Amino acid sequence: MNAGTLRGAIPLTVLTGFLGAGKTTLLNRLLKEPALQRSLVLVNELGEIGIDDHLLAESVDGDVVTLAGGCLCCAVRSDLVDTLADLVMRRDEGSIASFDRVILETTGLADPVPVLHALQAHPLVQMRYVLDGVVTVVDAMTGRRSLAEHEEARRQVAVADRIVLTKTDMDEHGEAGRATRDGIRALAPLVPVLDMARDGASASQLFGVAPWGENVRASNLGEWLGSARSSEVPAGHEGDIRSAVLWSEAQLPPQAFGMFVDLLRAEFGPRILRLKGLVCTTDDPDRPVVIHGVQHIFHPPRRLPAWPDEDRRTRIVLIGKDLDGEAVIRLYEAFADAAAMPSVDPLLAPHLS
Ligand SMILES: Nc1nc2c(ncn2[C@@H]2O[C@H](COP(=O)(O)OP(=O)(O)OP(=O)(O)O)[C@@H](O)[C@H]2O)c(=O)[nH]1
Repeated sequence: MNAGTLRGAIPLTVLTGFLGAGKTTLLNRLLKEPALQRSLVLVNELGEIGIDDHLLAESVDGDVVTLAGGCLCCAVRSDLVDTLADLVMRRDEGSIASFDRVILETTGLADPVPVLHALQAHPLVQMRYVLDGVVTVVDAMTGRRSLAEHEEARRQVAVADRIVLTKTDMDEHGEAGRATRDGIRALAPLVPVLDMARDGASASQLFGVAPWGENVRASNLGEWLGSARSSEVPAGHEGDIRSAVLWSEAQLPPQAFGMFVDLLRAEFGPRILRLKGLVCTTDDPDRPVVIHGVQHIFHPPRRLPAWPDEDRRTRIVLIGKDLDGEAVIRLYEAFADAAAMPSVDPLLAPHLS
């Protein structure tokens, strides 16, 4: 979403998770919290009737809008962005109650990637909403199996900013939960995993995590990117979805950084489910540049006020389908190496590797 138009943008959280994982249960708990009193919930139900104005007006009064007629990731995608655009216009006019946050609950079979894509592609939606994050609910008891068997489940975990593990109260010996955590780690190595029974999964743990808000806190950034600070985080895979983490001490000149991002999009874009990173550039090493991409659509790079912690290395988390993370890491290193050679123009870097 456009970083230049964030003032007053409404945070939007995508709540996803496989069939029966516990999305609605979590949502109902969250909506009791005072912090979420002015939230608007969009629910995508399979097989319901489509939205009409009457339904929309009625539903908005109850703060829940049902998006219907198909799965959000395919049939309802245009309904979603049109609805979001319409809602914000009505909010501005005062014809519906004001809301200061949107929570979008997907169906269990939704692939969240096209949803994120659609949110970034619509001009008004891009201007008035800001993706606060993807919260993915995973059933501790059945999660391992769902991840092994269902691409949608893998993609839901792969793009998450926060994962909530449910039903650990049913996991007597902890074995199912451990196996599910292993599956999650392989896909989303840095993403915080909250155990609903133990950690609570409150609004403050799940919302306000994106680094593009107006009053971004340094601690948010670390959380957004992932809790682990070690460079020992292993790359992993589950099925054909792979994760890789790049850590580098090398700083990129701004020009080389721009070219790195362009090449990344062009070469690897279709295979990137999600990419998040902080990059150290030579012109302002104290203020990292945040990059965020869903497939080939990248959020305009934004310079942050500070690093989230004392570690100033570039770090990029990459999750993709059939994505060669090592190749991306080599690409970054090629730019960094070329930039470090005083006689070589960074523009030539791609031709050197
Ligand atoms: N024991 C236990 N049951 C849970 C927990 N979370 C959810 N459930 C139960 O799991 C079932 C499914 O929960 P929902 O919240 O409807 O799951 P959902 O992800 O919204 O389901 P769909 O919309 O059908 O995909 C319900 O019977 C819940 O009561 C949990 O942490 N522990």
